[in-house]
Amino acid sequence: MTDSSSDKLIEVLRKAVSRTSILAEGNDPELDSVVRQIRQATTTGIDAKAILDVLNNAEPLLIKSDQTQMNRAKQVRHTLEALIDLLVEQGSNPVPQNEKKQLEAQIRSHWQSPAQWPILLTGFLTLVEKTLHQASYSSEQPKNSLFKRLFNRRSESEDTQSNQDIMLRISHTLAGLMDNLQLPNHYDDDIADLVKALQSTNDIQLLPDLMDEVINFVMVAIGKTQESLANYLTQLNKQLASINQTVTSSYNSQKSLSESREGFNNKLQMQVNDTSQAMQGINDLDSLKSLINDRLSTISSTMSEHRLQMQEREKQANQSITSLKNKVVRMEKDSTSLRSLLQEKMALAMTDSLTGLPNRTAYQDTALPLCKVMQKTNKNICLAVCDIDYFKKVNDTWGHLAGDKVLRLVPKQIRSVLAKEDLIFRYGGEEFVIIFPDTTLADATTRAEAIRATVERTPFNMKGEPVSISVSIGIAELQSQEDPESLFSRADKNLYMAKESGRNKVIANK
Ligand SMILES: Nc1nc2c(ncn2[C@@H]2O[C@H](COP(=O)(O)OP(=O)(O)OP(=O)(O)O)[C@@H](O)[C@H]2O)c(=O)[nH]1
Repeated sequence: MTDSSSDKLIEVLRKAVSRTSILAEGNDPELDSVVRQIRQATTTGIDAKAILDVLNNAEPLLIKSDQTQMNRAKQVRHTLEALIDLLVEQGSNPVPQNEKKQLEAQIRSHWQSPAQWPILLTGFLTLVEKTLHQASYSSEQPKNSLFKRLFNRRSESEDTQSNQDIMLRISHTLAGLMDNLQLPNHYDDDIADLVKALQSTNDIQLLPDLMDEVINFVMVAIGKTQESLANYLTQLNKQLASINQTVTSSYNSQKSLSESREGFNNKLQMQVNDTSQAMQGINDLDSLKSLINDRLSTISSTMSEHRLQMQEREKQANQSITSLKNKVVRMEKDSTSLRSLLQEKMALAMTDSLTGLPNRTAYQDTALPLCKVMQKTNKNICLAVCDIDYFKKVNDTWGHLAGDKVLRLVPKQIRSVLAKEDLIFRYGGEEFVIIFPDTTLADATTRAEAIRATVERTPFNMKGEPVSISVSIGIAELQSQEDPESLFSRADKNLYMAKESGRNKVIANK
């Protein structure tokens, strides 16, 4: 391997590894340490074939792991939402509204984060507990485990038929979640047992233990995602170790080449010395002629033997340089596709999958810099929070799919009246945030009023029937020195007032 090819290869590999490590870092401390080891390994040397193989293997693994995680996250979110709906439907105990809204907001914010799933499930259990024991709930109760509290404060009279019904439906919903967790095969029997237990019980006393089991399995499922990434990185690390070996052996073969050149020089020198010594004992011309012929042919055969050896080595070196060049080209391509995969992943993380709109993360990334620029350049900027009215009723009456359809159509209506500089985000659930850059409060209010009127006029078709949908909107204008959180909170308060004053309203103030 020549120095320049080696340098180039090391450079490309460094890039590829550092890009790959962006995907892996921050997932878990163990992975971070593997990534650090990989970086150390790349400082000493590389074998292109090995790294190419491992990068090729990595790509489908990363894509698959991403898709699996997204599907699982959606399933967890739908399960949690269905569980809350079931709790509301049981009717005999009112669900505490504040806690319910808080949990729904947590679900909307964290459903894509596996580490939060157990917390969300536990949050649901807390809601069940508060719903079923609202009357007897007291902060003086000993702070036993959540499940114990749920257990112990249950009185006979509470063991109502409706509790049993709701338990039955909760069990079925949880069983659906378990079916979709995609755990390793050796968990099959345990999962089957748990699903069976869930489906065959209508005893609310068993909910805490069963829920505990479900949370454990959710944790295992999260671990599995990390595990596949960790496997990939461990493999990459092994390959890099073997790469070091290859470079060392390439160095050794170079060393043997220079040793053989030195051997050739010595041999030649010895033959010349021999010849000159032999010549000293000769005094007739014919003997001298024959000695010289003899020695010349020995020297010439040594030289051609050496030339052949050198040609063979040169051929091998050329072949290995060509193959190395090809590998470098392929690795460059590979690292480009890895980079675009990373860009796709980042775009995906910023996009709401249902509506295709930028999501809450994108909003958070955009709001602060945009507000700062507007404040610096003394321009107005307004923010509107827009919420679909009685959206739960749409879901309840027409089903979640119809609800999803409304969620896709409403932003299209909103877009149709916005200026092209205006930005719209799906903030969560049925809530959208609109930013009006370089716009006065009066103009933003006019546009918001146009949004309200357009949505109100649009007949949404549900299973052949036209259904009216409306939105409520709260607007606020950014003050000098104000931060985006405070702007949002003022707009949100106006939204609350719009809802309180009957919905299908726009409320704006300074
Ligand atoms: N179909 C569907 N429903 C969703 C989605 N995200 C949130 N929801 C539902 O949206 C509903 C929001 O209900 P609420 O917060 O009670 O609000 P609302 O019924 O619109 O009532 P107001 O806002 O007070 O007018 C809940 O039932 C959620 O389950 C989604 O992505 N798809």
